[in-house]
Amino acid sequence: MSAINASASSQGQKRKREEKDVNSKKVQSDKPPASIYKNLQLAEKPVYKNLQIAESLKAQSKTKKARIDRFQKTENPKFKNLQIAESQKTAPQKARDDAVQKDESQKQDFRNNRQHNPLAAKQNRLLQVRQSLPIWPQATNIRNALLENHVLILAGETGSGKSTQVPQFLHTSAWCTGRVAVTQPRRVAAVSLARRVAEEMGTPLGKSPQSLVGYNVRFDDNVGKNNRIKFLTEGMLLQEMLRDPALAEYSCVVVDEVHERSVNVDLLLGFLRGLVTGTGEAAKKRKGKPLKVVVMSATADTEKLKDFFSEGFGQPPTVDSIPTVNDGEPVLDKEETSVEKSQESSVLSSNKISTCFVEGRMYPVQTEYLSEPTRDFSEAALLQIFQIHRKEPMPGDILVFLTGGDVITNLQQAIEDMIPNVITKDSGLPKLLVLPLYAALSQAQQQAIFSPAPPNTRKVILATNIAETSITVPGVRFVVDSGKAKIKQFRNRLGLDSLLVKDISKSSAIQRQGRAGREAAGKCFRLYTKSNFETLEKDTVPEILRCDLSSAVLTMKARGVNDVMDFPLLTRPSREAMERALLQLLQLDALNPEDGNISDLGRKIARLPLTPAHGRTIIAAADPEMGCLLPVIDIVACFNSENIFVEVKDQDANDEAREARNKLSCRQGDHLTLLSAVQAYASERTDRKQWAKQHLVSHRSMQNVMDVRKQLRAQCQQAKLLTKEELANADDDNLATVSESTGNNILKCFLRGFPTNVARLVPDGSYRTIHGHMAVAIHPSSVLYGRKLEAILYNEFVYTNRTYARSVSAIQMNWLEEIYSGSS
Ligand SMILES: Nc1ncnc2c1ncn2[C@@H]1O[C@H](COP(=O)(O)OP(=O)(O)OP(=O)(O)O)[C@@H](O)[C@H]1O
Repeated sequence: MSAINASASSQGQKRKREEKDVNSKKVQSDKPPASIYKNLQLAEKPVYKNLQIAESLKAQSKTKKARIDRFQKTENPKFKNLQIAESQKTAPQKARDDAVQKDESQKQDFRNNRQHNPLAAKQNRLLQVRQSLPIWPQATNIRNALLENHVLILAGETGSGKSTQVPQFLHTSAWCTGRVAVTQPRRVAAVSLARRVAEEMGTPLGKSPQSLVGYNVRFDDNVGKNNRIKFLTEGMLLQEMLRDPALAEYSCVVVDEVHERSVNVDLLLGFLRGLVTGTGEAAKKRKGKPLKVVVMSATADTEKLKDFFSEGFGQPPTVDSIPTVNDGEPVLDKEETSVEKSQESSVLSSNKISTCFVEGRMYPVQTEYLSEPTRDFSEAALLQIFQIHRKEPMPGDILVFLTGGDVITNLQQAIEDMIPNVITKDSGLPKLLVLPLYAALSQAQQQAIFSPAPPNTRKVILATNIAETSITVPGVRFVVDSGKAKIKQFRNRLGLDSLLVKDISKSSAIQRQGRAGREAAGKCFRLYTKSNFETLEKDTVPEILRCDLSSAVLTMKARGVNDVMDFPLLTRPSREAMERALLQLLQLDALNPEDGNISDLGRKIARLPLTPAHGRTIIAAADPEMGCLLPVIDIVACFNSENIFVEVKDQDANDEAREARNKLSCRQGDHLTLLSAVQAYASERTDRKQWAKQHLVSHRSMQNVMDVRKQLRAQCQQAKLLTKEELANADDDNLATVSESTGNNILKCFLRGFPTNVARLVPDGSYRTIHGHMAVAIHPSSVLYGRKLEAILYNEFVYTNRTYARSVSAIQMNWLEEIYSGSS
């Protein structure tokens, strides 16, 4: 109830704001269309405002001249009278008439432009939505906060407008001569926000010269040279720091959804603290050009963040808070320039940190709980979806939060099986369209959720927590929250990360609820009881405390941090965990054993968008002695996508599956089986979809694998691991057979990347890991299931009723000696 009341009061505030905004809307809508500013990026920022004015005047005088020319051509008698009248006017009268005419022609220009330029028309429509967002009246405060300070910590309710508006408020500030980077924890959010902000700014998205907004996510770089705002994942910004540790192309970095506390966000905050406080070598490379940092979230621990940055400035916290209520409009660019210019020097000398809280969300969300706990959240979700479909009006799409790809696929099947029984002709119910959303899907598949449903159809999106933050899925009014998520957890004894299904935190539950109520009032159905909710942890444990740190340590080392124990981190992992990561990197030859600094090989690994283990595998395969880079890329692409083999439960289909699978399977194990499937699919020229169906392979996953493969090949070429000629000769028709020796080399390369992922057969007929001596069985999905082999190499562990090794291949123990004797 209290959430609803809070929202209702914010509705009142919203109405007041709307009334207040009427005038500003007029001002804004009469501005020249965005197309006029297309060369904006070429000009220096302070010139921007003059440029706008100059451009609009130029446009007006051109129109006026064209009109007079037209009159002259048609010898319109009115024109002659006009000429006479013009010459007889007094100077002030003439100036007034000129002004009226200018205004008229400007309005006409704008109307014409709007008709011919759908981007400008949409921009104009969206302006009204923007002006009604709770954050809109805070624009001036937010801008001013960063005039004086280096850091702004901004908290605001979900849907208040942080992600879409803050970058737009900032990029026109006088200090903002470079770009604004906005980081997101996930690709799907980075891409969809970039698209939305481009629409709001009335420009195309990405590489077009007119585009002001782009994005850069793993395996997809869509950034144009004139972009002012760039959305990117935290991982991609860290990658950019390899090339440019000073982040010289940016004037501002907005770190969004900081509460998620991924390892990458923690590392990023550490590096950004160094840059804003001017400590370290990288900061000097900015040559005095200021960098502003905005840290945003709906649910972050702002006190902790403040202390973290204050400590970086080497002084006790000096915090200026921005009041939550503000009666100012966003300052116009022209006015702002002069204010900013006069204060620029104090900006550079000030070390203060500002905080801002934006109150109010767009629409209320009513939350409902189960009266009793459920044992099976998938079953409960199924019932809830159909209940919403029967009872709740259209339009109203449903977003369901589940744990992973497997659960989503099963629930999708269950819904589709139930549809013919529930949605009959007599029922009069609309159709249902089920769409999955999880990390391993390709970008195109992920973005499909944003397309509107066909007429008389309700969309049901089955998602993991990748839809939890930042995104607005148009049409969604109902959220169903299972209360569970797969969470990465490091297993000490195994020395490996694994994904475990766990309860979410309160903070996650609030984020999930926040996906409803973005375009209209919404409802959130929590598939747990109210008292369950009360027992949830406040926040999710930061990833840095629960995962393998080898990637993180390599990230630091590659960016010049030699003493990783001393690196500023919001939460410090245990010394033991750091040491374990250092040891692992030493085993991969990523560090020099003499001084622990990064080695040349380590630098190469760090440039690849992969884990150190997969990176090391790729480097080993590029060694001419091994000569198997292309096939290794294919297998790594599979490990970086969802399972390519369709899981079939039905017994008959299992036989069929086995038969089809047998055609592809290799006796050495799953790595080479994946390879043969990828290569057979790639060499299929007639109908890949049909081929996939016949072989019980997922066409969707394979498309994704092809995508990742292409990107990895390009990246290897960039890293000079692969020549242009080798790539040109990589004809899929010639790849179909892999000799035994090439097969062995491929497995040796994986062994180089995963030297501890090995188990050997012991006398009692079971397998024991060489690291930790743990009992492990080959997973039933493996082509080696039930086989007794000297030793096995595996890609990962899964836990069900026992510990299984998944993606397994047969190896010889003497290969390990070969590897440790220093080859490849
Ligand atoms: N793709 C979109 N389609 C329709 N409306 C959108 C879209 N993106 C944003 N909006 C509108 O803009 C509002 C603000 O979105 P924004 O992502 O900026 O909020 P936020 O404060 O960052 O939210 P969160 O903390 O949940 O990420 C949304 O509530 C919605 O009304």
